[in-house]
Amino acid sequence: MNNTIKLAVHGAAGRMGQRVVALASGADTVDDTSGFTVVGAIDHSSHPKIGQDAGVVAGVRSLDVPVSADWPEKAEVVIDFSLPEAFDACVARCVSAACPLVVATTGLSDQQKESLAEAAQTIPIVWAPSMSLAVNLSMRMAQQITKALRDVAGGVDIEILERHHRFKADAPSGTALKFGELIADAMNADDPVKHVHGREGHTGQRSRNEIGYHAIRVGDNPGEHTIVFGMLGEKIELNVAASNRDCYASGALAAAKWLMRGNDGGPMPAGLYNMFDVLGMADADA
Ligand SMILES: NC(=O)c1ccc[n+]([C@@H]2O[C@H](COP(=O)([O-])OP(=O)(O)OC[C@H]3O[C@@H](n4cnc5c(N)ncnc54)[C@H](O)[C@@H]3O)[C@@H](O)[C@H]2O)c1
Ligand SMILES: O=C(O)C1=N[C@H](C(=O)O)CCC1
Repeated sequence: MNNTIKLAVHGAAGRMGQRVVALASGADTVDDTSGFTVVGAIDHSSHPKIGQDAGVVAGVRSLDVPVSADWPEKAEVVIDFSLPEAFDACVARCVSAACPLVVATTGLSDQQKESLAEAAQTIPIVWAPSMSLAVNLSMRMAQQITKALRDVAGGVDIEILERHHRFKADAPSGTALKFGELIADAMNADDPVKHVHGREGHTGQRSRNEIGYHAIRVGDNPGEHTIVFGMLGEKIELNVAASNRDCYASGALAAAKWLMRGNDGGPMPAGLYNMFDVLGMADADA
């Protein structure tokens, strides 16, 4: 009996969608079984790959699943790596089909984040700007470093540098913003933390309760974040970098599996989860 998880990929012809399709079809596993069967490969109706086999588009093998603008009936879980413009319809479809959802798309508006929370009242959703294990571990480390240094004599200046490929549409990255949110919480400052995006001109001295963000777009970089903790006389730089996109694709598949099988074999109830939940780091002493 085939008890693999029936997966639909939203944004299937994109850079990330292709890697999810490839890994879900067993391209990188020793025994060719990832635990998933790709049953849907959804993309925009105007995409030039519409109608082509999703496995072939992903560079693996024929899956007998065309890239299509239509949603499959039989998907048990959906992974979304698309665009904010495509997001609303994806969430609405998953809610109406009572289908668990992994949201990896970044650059969502505040209103879209609210509708995600609302949808999570009826279906289980994992939402994270980075599905990478190394990035999520680094986020926990950044929180710990911030707590250790926040009262250091002379103060600590925290700046977030991110580098991505030239095709990336949103800036700063969703991951950089998440690092900033977690670090701001850990700063536990009396005054609200200021989030400063780049600097130019006569900016004056840096204030103590700000976090700086710098978005670099270069070549084909699949994603790199450096958190600088600058003190008087010394500094720490926490650097986490992807060598390719498979860290995100395999993380998204782990999240989809977790939604279906949970920690004890049963499906997760409705709720909004993140990669800390999936990776068992939700209760880490951050
Ligand atoms: N969370 C993570 O770990 C992570 C990692 C990498 C990328 N991302 C994010 O994932 C998103 C996609 O990244 P990418 O590099 O694959 O981008 P991409 O542009 O290569 O792919 C996006 C795909 O979505 C498709 N699309 C557009 N409109 C659509 C619609 N209405 N319905 C269905 N599909 C539609 C596009 O045609 C394209 O194929 C971005 O927001 C990126 O920031 C997140
Ligand atoms: O390639 C992208 O686009 C990526 N986006 C994510 C973000 O915005 O944080 C994660 C890394 C890759």
